[in-house]
Amino acid sequence: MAPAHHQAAAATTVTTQDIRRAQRADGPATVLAIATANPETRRSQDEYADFYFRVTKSEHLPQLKEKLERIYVDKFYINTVELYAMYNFILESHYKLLYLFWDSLQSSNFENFLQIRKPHQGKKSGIENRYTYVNDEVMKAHPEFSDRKLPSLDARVEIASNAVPELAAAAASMAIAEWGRPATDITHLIFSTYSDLKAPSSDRRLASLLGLRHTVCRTILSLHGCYGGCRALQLAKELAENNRGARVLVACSEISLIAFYGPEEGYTDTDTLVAHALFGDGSGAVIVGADPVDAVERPLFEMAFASQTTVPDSEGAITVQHKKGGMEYHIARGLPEMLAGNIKRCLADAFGAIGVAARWKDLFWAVHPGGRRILDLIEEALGLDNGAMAASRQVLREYGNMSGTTVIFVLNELRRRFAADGAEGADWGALMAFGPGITAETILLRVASGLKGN
Ligand SMILES: CC(C)(COP(=O)(O)OP(=O)(O)OC[C@H]1O[C@@H](n2cnc3c(N)ncnc32)[C@H](O)[C@@H]1OP(=O)(O)O)[C@@H](O)C(=O)NCCC(=O)NCCSC(=O)/C=C/c1ccc(O)cc1
Repeated sequence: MAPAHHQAAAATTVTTQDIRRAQRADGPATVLAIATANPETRRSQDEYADFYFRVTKSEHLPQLKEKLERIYVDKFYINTVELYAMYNFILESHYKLLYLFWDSLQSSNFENFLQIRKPHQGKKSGIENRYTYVNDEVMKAHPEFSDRKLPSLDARVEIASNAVPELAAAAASMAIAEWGRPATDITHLIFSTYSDLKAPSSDRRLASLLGLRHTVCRTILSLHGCYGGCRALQLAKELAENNRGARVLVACSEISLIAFYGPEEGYTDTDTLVAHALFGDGSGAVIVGADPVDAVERPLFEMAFASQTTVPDSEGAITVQHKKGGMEYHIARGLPEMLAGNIKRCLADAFGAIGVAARWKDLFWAVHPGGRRILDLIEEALGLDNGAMAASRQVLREYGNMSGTTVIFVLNELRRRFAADGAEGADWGALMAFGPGITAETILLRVASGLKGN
């Protein structure tokens, strides 16, 4: 062992500034892989109200069922389109109509004939399908989930403690496979969920399921709701840029089981119906690291800057609370207007901080599709073309609002679109998500070389 005075001399030759400089990455944090997963049960919005009122034994509340359908069905649209189609159909070929009618009766195909009368549900919410952990089997095993006056939190938490990390593992293992390096090269794990309430939490379980190294630094984020995915990505950026060689796995996993229950009789504030009209289940995983290794890692998006804005006077606009019968939501009616009214300020906070003046029309957009009206109003407030939020709308249509996980689906959809057209179009973009607070998060992204090469 070296004498004490030699140790002291060695220590003075290296300053903490030197250590700090050596710790820092050279380049910006970069998205290196993205993957998503969903539970098996896929439910079309057309059948959701029937399913929901049946499994929660609420069929004696037809006025609430009608209200749920009103939230996501544009009846005026349905009627005019159908009437117009019928009118044309009859005009063009009333003989054909008669023949079809006769043929339908003969071949017991009458139901097909009636299809033209079926409502095109989902138009108003922008949602056509959702994936849900909750199905007939789950509700049969736990009839208490129907009625939030009954104590059911214990059972919900127990189920979620397995289902949430398992769903995350499905996405994360695909992200690791795409990344092309061993799972043991992951140095940090950030897990965001509102669905799991147990400790040790989903991050610990996910690390075991994936075989991550025992020194992986784990962080769990909870109750960030719809901005959880963006918060996790922002933290991943900090970790990747401040720890040379770090490779951060971001995992988000949500199953809305924690907040699945029937509507309350005489219940007037409709929060339950709005939540059940919009929310779906899914998981997403992203690997973030700086200074990609040539020929091994494929950089997809560079993360240039990240910011958070708290919207003034908005504390009560989105709230959640865990009760004995499950998690309760409140989503204020004016939320889309509130977000649209503050969107320019959030973007100015982000772009102003790096001294860049951006024209909104020149950017690509990865906005959390909290609901169709949110996307409509933001597009309008920023003067964007109708197609600017196409990736967000596509995810909303296919999966619904999966809370914090949804922006990862949107990022993946954007990546697909860029890969398909050789990354033509905007080079810079904004990823944005909103949640309780109201908290609005923004990450400025730039298309990276791995997408341009396609
Ligand atoms: C698809 C909607 C719901 C309806 O479309 P619309 O074009 O506005 O249609 P209408 O104006 O005809 O409204 C249809 C019905 O819905 C009702 N409605 C319309 N928003 C409402 C309303 N927030 N309340 C309660 N009734 C309403 C509205 O009053 C009306 O009822 P009625 O008059 O009886 O026909 C549309 O308003 C919309 O997209 N709204 C935005 C949805 C929204 O706020 N999304 C949630 C974002 S926040 C989030 O995602 C995070 C949640 C979270 C997750 C997990 C956490 O841990 C924490 C947080």
